Amino acid sequence: MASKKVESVKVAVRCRPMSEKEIVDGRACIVQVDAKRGELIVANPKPDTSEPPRQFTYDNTYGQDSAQEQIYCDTAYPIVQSVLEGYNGTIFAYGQTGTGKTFTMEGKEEPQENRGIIPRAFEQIFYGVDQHPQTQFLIRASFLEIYNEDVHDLLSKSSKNKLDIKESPDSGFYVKDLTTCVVKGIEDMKAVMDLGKGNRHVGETLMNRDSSRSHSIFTITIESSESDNTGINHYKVGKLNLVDLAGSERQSKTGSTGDRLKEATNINKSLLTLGNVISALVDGASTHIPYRDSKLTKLLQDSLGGNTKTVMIANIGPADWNYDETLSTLRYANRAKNIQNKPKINEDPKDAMLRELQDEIARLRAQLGDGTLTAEQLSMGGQILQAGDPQVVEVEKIIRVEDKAKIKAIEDKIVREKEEILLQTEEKKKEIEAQKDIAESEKKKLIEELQKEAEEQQIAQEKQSKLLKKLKQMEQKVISGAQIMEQAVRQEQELQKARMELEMREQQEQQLNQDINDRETENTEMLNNFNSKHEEIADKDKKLKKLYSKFQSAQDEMKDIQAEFAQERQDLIDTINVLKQQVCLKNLVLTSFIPQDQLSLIESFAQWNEEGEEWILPRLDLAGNNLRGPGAGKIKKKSKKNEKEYDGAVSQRVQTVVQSILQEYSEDPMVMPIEANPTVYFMYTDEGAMRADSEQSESKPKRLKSAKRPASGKKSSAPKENPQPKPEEAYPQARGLVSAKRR
Ligand SMILES: Nc1ncnc2c1ncn2[C@@H]1O[C@H](COP(=O)(O)OP(=O)(O)OP(=O)(O)O)[C@@H](O)[C@H]1O
Repeated sequence: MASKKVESVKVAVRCRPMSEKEIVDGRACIVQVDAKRGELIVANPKPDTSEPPRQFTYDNTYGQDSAQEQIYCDTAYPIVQSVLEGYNGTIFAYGQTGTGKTFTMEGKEEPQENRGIIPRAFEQIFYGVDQHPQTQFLIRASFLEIYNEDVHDLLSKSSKNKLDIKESPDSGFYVKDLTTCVVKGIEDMKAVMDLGKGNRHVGETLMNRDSSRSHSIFTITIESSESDNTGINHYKVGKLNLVDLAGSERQSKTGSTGDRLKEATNINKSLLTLGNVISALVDGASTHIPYRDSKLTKLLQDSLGGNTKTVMIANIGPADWNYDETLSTLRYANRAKNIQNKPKINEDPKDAMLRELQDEIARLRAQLGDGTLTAEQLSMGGQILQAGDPQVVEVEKIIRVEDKAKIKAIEDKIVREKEEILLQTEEKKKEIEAQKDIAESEKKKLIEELQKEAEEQQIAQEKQSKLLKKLKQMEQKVISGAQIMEQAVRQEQELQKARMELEMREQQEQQLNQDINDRETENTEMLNNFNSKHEEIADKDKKLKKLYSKFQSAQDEMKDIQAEFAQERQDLIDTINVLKQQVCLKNLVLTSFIPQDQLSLIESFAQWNEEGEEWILPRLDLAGNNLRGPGAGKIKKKSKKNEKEYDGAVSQRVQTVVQSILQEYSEDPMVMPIEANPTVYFMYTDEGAMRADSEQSESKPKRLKSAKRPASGKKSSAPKENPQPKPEEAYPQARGLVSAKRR
């Protein structure tokens, strides 16, 4: 039975050690961790403050000398185990840049004990697979990055491309066209991880990105099937999200423009939305949870308030200079503790890929049988099996194939049969040729028929070989425990150690619980033993003091939250101001270079795309200079002769394309009426706006007197007055821009 118990998001806080620089700079350590009690105390480093230290309690807390193994056993181990059982699980690291999120999630390869959650999860998964030799598994991995509110596929060669997030009624939000790799062992998983990290690095260098400003999500999907007593297969699908979030510190927008501003605003947007989602979830009164406000929260919807087992690891630094950010992270983590999820096992999902694969394998096996197909099957075999090929991206690798000997026998048989067909054909040919009582024309006809028959048989043989190849590929994707024995043996010892550690901790926990119970009993006894008013008063006084200190810390908390809101408000005002400046600049460019009537036309055609959160112009590829082909804007650099030739070619191409498009789309109301100005040509050169109309098209375009150099974004460089448009020009609103009528 699938569990539907409500369970809270588990929150662990980890404080990294002082960095070398912090030690050299003589920074004070302001964080104290009591791992046994899951407590953490932060002192205010401001010299003139009377504020008492802040105390927080979480499911787990880890100090500066905490071990990666310990953190894995406490936080990730139970989640990964659940994913193997068919639950969804999410582990995410949150915190300021440089506090150890990546160290916690990935760790270091050497020394071994510094390996983080991700490599340890790989080991646990394949160890888990090995423990179930009767179960078949299909394990897939995907890796994506959210940067600047754009989703990039880190396993794709074109990781620069942005992917769309779509919504399906069954599985919620998902990334369309995301690469998914089938993995069969730890080495495959590592290869996938390294490929993604490499692509992330390339993106960083090529596109001037900073990985601490992007969120990465590594997802492992584990499908398993087990047959019951009656031979019916039952499927389960567990999904593990391993999330390394962008640095949570406030992004400064001061002085940012263009891409950098967009980046700063979007990073805040994702994390702000994550915070808003958390707040809305824990605030009983909220009916709307703003998942749709950012890509990150769309993809993590199930992990926050959904059917997933979730662990948040908040990372902080110990030094005094991080005080504000540390408090902010701790408050964030405190709120997350109250999120309630309802994890459930995903049983027999409709879209289980493993089922499709197994069906396909069974079908291929039935087709191949013991290697012989009927003549009818042979003649149509290929076509039968083309349909329903599951969409799995394959990882190239060499792996063990089940039924190796059987498949080899079939392969040999196919080769043998091929040779026999050739031999028989030759023999029959000779027989026909030797027959003296048949006319030459008849002999020729018979030989032709014989050859045709032989060719058909060969085609059928080839189809059979293809079937065999396909069967091999299908079987390679499905793994069962026994196949990865070697790797498992290597890791068994280590996992054994981890399990022992876990058992030890469980014992410790039991001991602690026992202690608590004992103390509670003691307390009750003590209470019962109150025999004087004096003691009662003293006790009440103690309780009052306790309550008062709670009241004070609640007040402090309130002050902090108010200060945080004020800061966020100021941030938003800053963003609005910078965006306003950007809008003014864009308006200046638009009114200076796009004629008003064209601008209105474009605006009337523009449509807001909810999914992509951007304006789009339908069929933009059919409009304006796009029709003129590549290089249209580079005319200035060509010689007069080349220009003429180029113009002729372009004009001819434009006419052909325009005509064909007009014909094709004449009935379509969404197509921009490009025929209105098919020869309009806009130019802007290094020297400023250029006139290049029909009268001047033979000569080098000249800069308009009134045209200014382009505005660089600084207020001082914007043109101060409108140049006078020429009366004959169709674009009276455009400044510094004229149409060029070219034929
Ligand atoms: N618990 C730890 N023990 C030892 N070293 C640590 C620990 N945590 C972090 N470090 C070290 O601190 C540095 C910063 O850590 P890391 O890169 O993991 O931070 P981050 O939060 O992921 O930063 P970013 O947001 O920039 O990705 C690294 O050199 C890392 O090795």
